Amino acid sequence: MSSAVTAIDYPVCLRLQGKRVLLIGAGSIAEGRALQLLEAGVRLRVIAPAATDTLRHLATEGRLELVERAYVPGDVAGHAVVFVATDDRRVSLAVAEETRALGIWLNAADEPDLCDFTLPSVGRRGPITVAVSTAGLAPALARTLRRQLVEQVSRHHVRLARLSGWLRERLPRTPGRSRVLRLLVEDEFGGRLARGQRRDAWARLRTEIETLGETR
Ligand SMILES: C[C@@]1(CC(=O)O)c2cc3[nH]c(cc4nc(cc5[nH]c(cc(n2)[C@H]1CCC(=O)O)[C@@](C)(CC(=O)O)[C@@H]5CCC(=O)O)C(CC(=O)O)=C4CCC(=O)O)c(CCC(=O)O)c3CC(=O)O
Ligand SMILES: NC(=O)C1=CN([C@@H]2O[C@H](COP(=O)(O)OP(=O)(O)OC[C@H]3O[C@@H](n4cnc5c(N)ncnc54)[C@H](O)[C@@H]3O)[C@@H](O)[C@H]2O)C=CC1
Repeated sequence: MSSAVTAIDYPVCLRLQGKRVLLIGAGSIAEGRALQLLEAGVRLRVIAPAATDTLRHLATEGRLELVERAYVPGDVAGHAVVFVATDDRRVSLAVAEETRALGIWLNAADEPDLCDFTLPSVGRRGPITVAVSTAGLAPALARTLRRQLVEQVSRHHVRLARLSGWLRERLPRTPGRSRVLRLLVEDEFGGRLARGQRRDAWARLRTEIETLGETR
């Protein structure tokens, strides 16, 4: 494929909780998609003539709706986003025609050129997400890099993230707020805490917070 592409991909973190999501295909790739989508709290409908045992099981548990037949035009309507992962390229082409007509976003596992968005390799540590994309060039490399990067995220980082979230809900929105929150994750506090200098770290943070006035 010639590289007529000039634009780069724009990364986002979608909040899909409660949204209607359609997944066409129910094989091994679709199963991986479904598990991640359920973790994100979507209302999932899966359409395919044959499904993996896991997907069937999830359907009997009521975690998703399984429609056991081939895709037909009209299936896409009413969904926020659509994923297609079948072993038949023609299905992806037909689904893409429909999503485009309706302005609904599509991920096609077999056809990067049809994708409105692609999926990065994802690793998580608590609230922290590491995602690596290679712009469709090397998904296996994305996975290798993601594994390496997620190793860099320690329990200390997870604690800092949670503490930051807690403070952000409570600190007044004064000009010094950002300074305190930056200090929290930088060496002044975060570094001391990581080195076991708890007392020092907290004293430093408390002094900074006091300069902000009363917290809520
Ligand atoms: C464009 C994209 C569209 C999309 O799916 O969104 C796409 C497309 C395709 N992947 C293919 C193959 C493989 N995909 C993987 C693995 C992953 N693929 C994922 C994403 C993406 N794959 C998007 C771009 C991501 C990016 O930019 O980096 C990951 C990261 C995320 C996920 O899927 O959740 C997940 C790793 C998850 C993890 O474990 O961390 C492996 C490795 C393996 O399986 O061991 C192989 C075999 C090696 C190889 O072929 O390179 C094929 C050919 C299929 C065929 O030949 O039949 C196509 C179609 C094509 O390129 O034409
Ligand atoms: N993006 C990625 O990371 C990767 C993508 N792929 C691609 O993903 C696709 C799916 O792979 P697998 O899950 O391994 O295939 P699979 O053979 O396990 O499953 C195919 C599924 O598609 C369903 N299907 C077939 N025709 C259909 C139709 N007309 N309507 C609805 N559902 C239909 C089947 O019933 C089955 O559930 C392949 O095209 C493969 O090239 C493969 C590896 C990685």
